[in-house]
Amino acid sequence: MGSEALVHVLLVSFPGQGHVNPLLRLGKRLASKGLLVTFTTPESIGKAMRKASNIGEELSPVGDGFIRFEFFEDGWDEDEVRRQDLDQYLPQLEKVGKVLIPEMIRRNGEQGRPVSCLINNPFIPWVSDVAESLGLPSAMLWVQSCACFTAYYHYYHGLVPFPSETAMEIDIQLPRMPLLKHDEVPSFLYPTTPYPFLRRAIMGQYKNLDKPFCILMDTFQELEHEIIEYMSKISPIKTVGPLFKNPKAPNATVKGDFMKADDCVGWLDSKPASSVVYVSFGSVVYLKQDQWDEIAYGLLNSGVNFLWVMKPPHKDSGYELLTLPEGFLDKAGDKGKVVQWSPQEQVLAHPSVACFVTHCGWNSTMEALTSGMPVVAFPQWGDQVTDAKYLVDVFKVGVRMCRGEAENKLITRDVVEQCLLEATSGPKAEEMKRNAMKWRAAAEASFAEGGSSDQNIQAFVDEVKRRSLEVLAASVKSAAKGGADLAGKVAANGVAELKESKVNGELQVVS
Ligand SMILES: O=c1cc(-c2ccc(O)cc2)oc2cc(O[C@@H]3O[C@H](CO)[C@@H](O)[C@H](O)[C@H]3O)cc(O)c12
Ligand SMILES: O=c1ccn([C@@H]2O[C@H](COP(=O)(O)OP(=O)(O)O)[C@@H](O)[C@H]2O)c(=O)[nH]1
Repeated sequence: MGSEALVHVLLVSFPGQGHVNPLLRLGKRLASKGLLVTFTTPESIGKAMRKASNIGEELSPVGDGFIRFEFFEDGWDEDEVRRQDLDQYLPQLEKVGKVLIPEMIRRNGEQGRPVSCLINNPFIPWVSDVAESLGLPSAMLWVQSCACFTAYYHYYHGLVPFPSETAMEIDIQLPRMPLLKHDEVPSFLYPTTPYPFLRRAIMGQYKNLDKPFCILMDTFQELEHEIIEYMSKISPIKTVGPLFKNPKAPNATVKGDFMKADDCVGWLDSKPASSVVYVSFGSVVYLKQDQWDEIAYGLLNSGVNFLWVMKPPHKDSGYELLTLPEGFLDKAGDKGKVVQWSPQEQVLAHPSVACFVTHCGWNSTMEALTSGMPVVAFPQWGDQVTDAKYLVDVFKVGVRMCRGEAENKLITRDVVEQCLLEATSGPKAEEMKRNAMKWRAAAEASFAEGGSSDQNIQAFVDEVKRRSLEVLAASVKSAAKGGADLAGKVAANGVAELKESKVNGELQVVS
């Protein structure tokens, strides 16, 4: 079957690594079930993705379908520093995207690929407005836990008291969730957050929450059973995680890394089983120099093997380049390896790795659970502090090393060493590993054919296909009426496409 006859969905991503990864993984899942998927994000990131990853101009086959990329200009010069300031960048993306995404949709229609559905991730909620204005269905991929989704929901609607200027240190009880201490709710909700623009971005998504017909989530039934059941009654959520495995197309090479991963698998191969601690704080968290030094000495003093990701800061971020203590690499010798960016999925799946010191971003959390990997939780802000609570107290796969950036506490080398030892040897380490392996099995069952997430993806694909017929039927009607609006133009091209498909006998549509 050619790609022309497939139902086409357009994925629009916020240009952050922790957002591109899950949306692209979703794209591969949808493609593997027979859809044509176009992935788009601003060209500033497109450029980095093309350079670092296996992305070309052409269509890539994935399972029964295809994935392709188109990027859009955000209207700013290549070296514009304001991209690092989301307070300015998010409105700019909205202004430009509201013009360029409809143009992209129209162009695709003209080229015989009418778009049937738009899918976005958080921070760019205006994508659902674009869909609505063109008469297209839309969905949103939530890229954090269902617990965090619930916390933001209750905050947005004022359903329970949250920490406030006058009562900062209150505990928060949300339905079907463990009691959260004040510093365990997503930290963007603290009145004192240094990132109020991220709170505004997320609240913007909640303001638009009635527009997507479906909210997809990178989590799975068995992991967050009760809260998923509760929120399903309120919002049209469908769990489709863990997205990072694709059973139908395990060898699909399309990846969305912004930086080329350094080679470290050969080094891991040379180490004994369960002997290496993997340390990474994701793509945006940047620690202070004194904290970095304490971690360095903690690693050395504990005597463990370690693989440590030390990514360079963005040149316009305002962060000073971190350095390692003098003589650190010599002292570590062959016990340690420091890289700028790792192939994290492969690292977490490697038998030499014993545990993962993580900032608890949701992608890292899902990847660890799905790989059966115990963690040492080092959350900083946002959903990370809530994820850390779940990893340690609910999923029981982690040791807590800190409570978050808001505590403003230096974690000393002794504490680092003690946590590393606790997570790598002794009864606690064994128990965490057993629990992690249970989550791995549950995750695998959920994405295997017929599992909860697989069923939800299939139901979503079926629904998109069903709605695509409605979109075409509606557009045939409005084209017949001579409607010259944008949706009409898209539709008119859809009709041409439709006839072709009919000839092929691959799509049957009533007009
Ligand atoms: O590209 C990003 C840029 C920024 C940012 C930009 C400028 C600032 O002064 C502060 C933050 O925040 C981000 C936060 C993000 O949240 C990350 O998003 C994941 C999925 O929501 C979570 O699970 C992680 O915990 C969380 O770090 C992701 C980004 O790409 C970005
Ligand atoms: O050295 C690294 C560090 C991170 N990642 C990937 O980058 C994403 C980070 O997302 P997460 O939600 O964990 O954190 P964020 O970067 O958004 O804070 C995850 O998919 C990781 O697998 C990676 O491939 N190599």
